[in-house]
Amino acid sequence: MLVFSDLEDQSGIWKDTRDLFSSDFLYNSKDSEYNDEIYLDALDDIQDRVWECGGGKISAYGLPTSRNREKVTNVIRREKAYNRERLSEEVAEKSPMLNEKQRIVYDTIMTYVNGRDNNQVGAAGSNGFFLAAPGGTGKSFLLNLILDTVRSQGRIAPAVASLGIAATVLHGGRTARNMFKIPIMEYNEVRACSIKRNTETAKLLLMTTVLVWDEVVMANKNTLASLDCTMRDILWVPAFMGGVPFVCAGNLRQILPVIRGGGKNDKLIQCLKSSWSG
Ligand SMILES: Nc1ncnc2c1ncn2[C@@H]1O[C@H](COP(=O)(O)OP(=O)(O)OP(=O)(O)O)[C@@H](O)[C@H]1O
Repeated sequence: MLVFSDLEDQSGIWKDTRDLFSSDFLYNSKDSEYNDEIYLDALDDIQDRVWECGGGKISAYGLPTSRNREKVTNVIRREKAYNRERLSEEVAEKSPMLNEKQRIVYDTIMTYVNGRDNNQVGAAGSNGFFLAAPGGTGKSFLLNLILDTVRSQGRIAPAVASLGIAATVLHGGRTARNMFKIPIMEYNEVRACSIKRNTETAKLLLMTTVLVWDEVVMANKNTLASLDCTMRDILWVPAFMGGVPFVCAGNLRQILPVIRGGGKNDKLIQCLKSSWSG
């Protein structure tokens, strides 16, 4: 809204809503009340997002100046900023709530993730997990518990979803396109993501313990292929997603990818289920 809309009285809006904008940072901090540091964290986050969508300094839009940082979207800082104590409490509270099937999935994935050394391929079994289940059966609940568990151990677990609204349900979720700079591709085209070596995002992928993608069925299969070939390239490992444990979830009975001007066949061809091999 700051970049693309003509908002009036941005500084007034910030004053009225800054607690709402900063609530995640308060939750993840050791403080119990809002303070200037928490507001600065929120302003840094807003600044990162404004830069991501091509805007300038937020002070130019009438918001208070954020910290005087370089123009870097520091994805690693964001992924490491979780309050491990609070996450451990959350895991201790939510873990006993898993039902029998969720427990089997959680244990299988966590055993795989914990059983392999960070950033090394070699644990037995496939590193790809696909939770296919009807809506409302607790897929996101389970993904969030996996994310909280891994992050409470101080390890990195980026979480993405195919659409913005789905990303809001995931803890620390972002859209896959935004996180991995997945290019807009023609029908049946696969191009690598715009992630250069030595960038923050490339370093993040090298540090990743587990990668989570919710509502994956809504994504065109080319976007997953794009991420797959990028991960293989950046990690220099010729295995699926560069060997990084990849957990995705979706419901094949829900919304298939949208193909502009396409018919049912096109949707089925571009769906994850008729995906690539290798
Ligand atoms: N084991 C559980 N204990 C308590 N609540 C749960 C449990 N599993 C899921 N829920 C709750 O059930 C609701 C639906 O779960 P969730 O959103 O994870 O389902 P979903 O399979 O991801 O649905 P959709 O595919 O429609 O996104 C949520 O409110 C979630 O908190």
